Amino acid sequence: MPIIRIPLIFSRPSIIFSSRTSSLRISSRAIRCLYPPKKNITRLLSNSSIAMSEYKSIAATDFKSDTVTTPTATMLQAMLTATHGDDVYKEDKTTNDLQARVAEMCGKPAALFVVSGTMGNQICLRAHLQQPPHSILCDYRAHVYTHEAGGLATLSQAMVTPVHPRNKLYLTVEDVEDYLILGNDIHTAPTRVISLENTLAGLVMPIEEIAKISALARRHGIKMHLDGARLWNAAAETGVPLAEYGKYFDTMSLCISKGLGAPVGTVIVGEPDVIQTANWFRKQAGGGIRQAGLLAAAADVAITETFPKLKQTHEITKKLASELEEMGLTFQIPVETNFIFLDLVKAGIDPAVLIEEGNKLGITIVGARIAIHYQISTAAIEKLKLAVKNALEISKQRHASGTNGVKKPDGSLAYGVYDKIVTDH
Ligand SMILES: Cc1ncc(COP(=O)(O)O)c(C=O)c1O
Ligand SMILES: C[C@@H](O)[C@H](N)C(=O)O
Repeated sequence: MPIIRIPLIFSRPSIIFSSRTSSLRISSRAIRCLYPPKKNITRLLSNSSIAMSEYKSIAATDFKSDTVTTPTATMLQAMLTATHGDDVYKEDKTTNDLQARVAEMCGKPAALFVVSGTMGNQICLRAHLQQPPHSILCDYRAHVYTHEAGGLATLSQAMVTPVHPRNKLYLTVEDVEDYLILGNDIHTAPTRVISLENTLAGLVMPIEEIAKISALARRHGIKMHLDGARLWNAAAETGVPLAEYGKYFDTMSLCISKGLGAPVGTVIVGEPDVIQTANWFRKQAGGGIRQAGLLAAAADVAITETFPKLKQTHEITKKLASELEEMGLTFQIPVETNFIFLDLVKAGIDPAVLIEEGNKLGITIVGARIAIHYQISTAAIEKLKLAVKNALEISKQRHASGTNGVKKPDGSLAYGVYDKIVTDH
């Protein structure tokens, strides 16, 4: 297996990367020319090596979210050879190349690399809006509405129309049509953007429904935005290309820092004018990035390396779900990609017990939502099943003695914040 030797400043190799042992050695000589020789830094880094395997183990046992995935050795290696242009002036080749790649994948003419999915969504939505009063229609569980710190109210001064899908899974064109605010009645805040999310809580939104909603929006001159934090998962699961989804949206925001495993980053895509406006709001929010190439390089590797692995992640998730079903568990919503939402109420499991049983086994569970990602180890999955088994046992014993969980006035069991609403977050 090759050992990559990178001369940093001198002709002698200063940074040595071994893909055989997945380790990175930075010679103290190289460090000394980069950092003032401080006793603790030199000692610490004199023979520094980042043992990627230990570092990777952090994510291997963490079912909290797919946002916990950690950079791989190849991502770190790519960062070492990224260009160092100033992205505020659009001078960074690595960043520009990543943007062009994702724009082309999505069938859009322009793209912008941003530091988070929240920023991607909020600046896209703001860029579509002009003068209030205006509103955004979305699913009541949408991340842009439930988990982006009220950005629609502050950045966009927008009202939100949160819609409950009749099928309890995804919005249909009938759901949307019933709640669109049209016309210029001075009592209202007309709908200016329909914001969809795919996947949402791991559920895939059928492209046929997206097409109908898009046609409805276009008939009324309403913009379409997609929170595509996990559009990669939807594409991997359905085989529908990203560019096919792109036909139905004015903007899309795709996270590379979730299931794909990049350390940082989201790419938004759309027409040049709206991306330019979004770039303006990115700068206004302090999101202009100087040497973005370091992050873009890792993101580029993540797309190449991990996008092809997502389907396997979904198969692992569905296998786990069927094994949990055999144990008597049921789910709040179907398991379609990389999330399992346990119905703890039906199982009579107090989430605090499940979390505790996970901790005892050295895995991180945060409640009813179980997130699977490509860095989860098979050992951790076995431990998860054991934690659920133990929690079931304990909860049955507690039920028998009438001490299980905190009862609500209606006698049902109280649950933690992670179980209150079914969300993708
Ligand atoms: C569907 C969805 N959209 C957007 C985001 C926001 O991404 P970030 O956490 O990078 O701001 C998340 C969560 O990470 C998410 O689950
Ligand atoms: C916490 C939330 O913002 C994130 N989307 C998650 O899935 O974990």
